[in-house]
Amino acid sequence: MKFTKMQGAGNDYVYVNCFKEILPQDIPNLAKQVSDRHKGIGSDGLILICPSEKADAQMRMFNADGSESEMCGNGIRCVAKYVYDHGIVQSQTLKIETGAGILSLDLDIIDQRVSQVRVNMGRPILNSSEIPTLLTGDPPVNADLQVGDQTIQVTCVSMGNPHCVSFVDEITDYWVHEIGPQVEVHPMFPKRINAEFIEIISQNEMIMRVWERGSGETQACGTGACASAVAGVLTGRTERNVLIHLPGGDLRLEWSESDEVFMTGPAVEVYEGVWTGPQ
Ligand SMILES: N[C@H](CCC[C@H](N)C(=O)O)C(=O)O
Repeated sequence: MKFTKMQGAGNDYVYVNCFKEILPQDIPNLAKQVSDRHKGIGSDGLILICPSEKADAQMRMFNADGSESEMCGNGIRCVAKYVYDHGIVQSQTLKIETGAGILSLDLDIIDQRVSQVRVNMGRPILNSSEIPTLLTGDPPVNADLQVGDQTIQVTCVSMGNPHCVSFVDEITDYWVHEIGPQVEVHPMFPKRINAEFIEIISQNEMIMRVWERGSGETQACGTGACASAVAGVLTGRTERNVLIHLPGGDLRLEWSESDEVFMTGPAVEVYEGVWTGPQ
């Protein structure tokens, strides 16, 4: 099976062109195998680029643990880059079908290759039952969450996939590696959840690290950045336009007055290869 390794702000996935490749039946197991950074290709997960009857292409995204997610922000930018650079679609504006609906993207082209992508990520989902969370509030804003012997304050938002945002004075490994895994599987989140930790620099700038549902700490999380931008506004900490610094790079976010979230960031092709199966 041919694949392409791509990354957006360091959030790296194995991409398979399902316009051409035939996949094995058990895709969750394939995602686990290819994601293994010692016995596989090594990635945060697997992303399938498929034909669509409703859009230019369809994206299906699987985390490193094999679980399928509704949406992937860094992933959709790379899908757009792939379909343009590989001649599947020649337009600089694309529509991609996802588990969060059909999203529109604008491509920046340099030397006939996509460099940056601006995604209309759609409206944030703020109804607690749709996030989903058992915490009160539509959405929960600065809500108390009991994590072990700690009570932390969280703001929950969905971008089609669920996010739990905590604003902290300093983002340490304690937050990301101790608190993050407990938040991911907390009973207040029936579908598990991605856990973002934010340090505010100004009303227009944040630092973020993330413990992702199904993949652990990643270098960046596009939907998490969107959720954090929304949470910043909901908690009165930031304005609607923010620059977010993640370990793997920067993303520009805007939650517009028309209630749509726009994310701009990089998309990079690293290499192509052939997967011959688990060794
Ligand atoms: N782990 C996420 C999916 C990947 C999201 C992230 N990598 C992004 O760029 O949005 C979830 O299970 O909801």
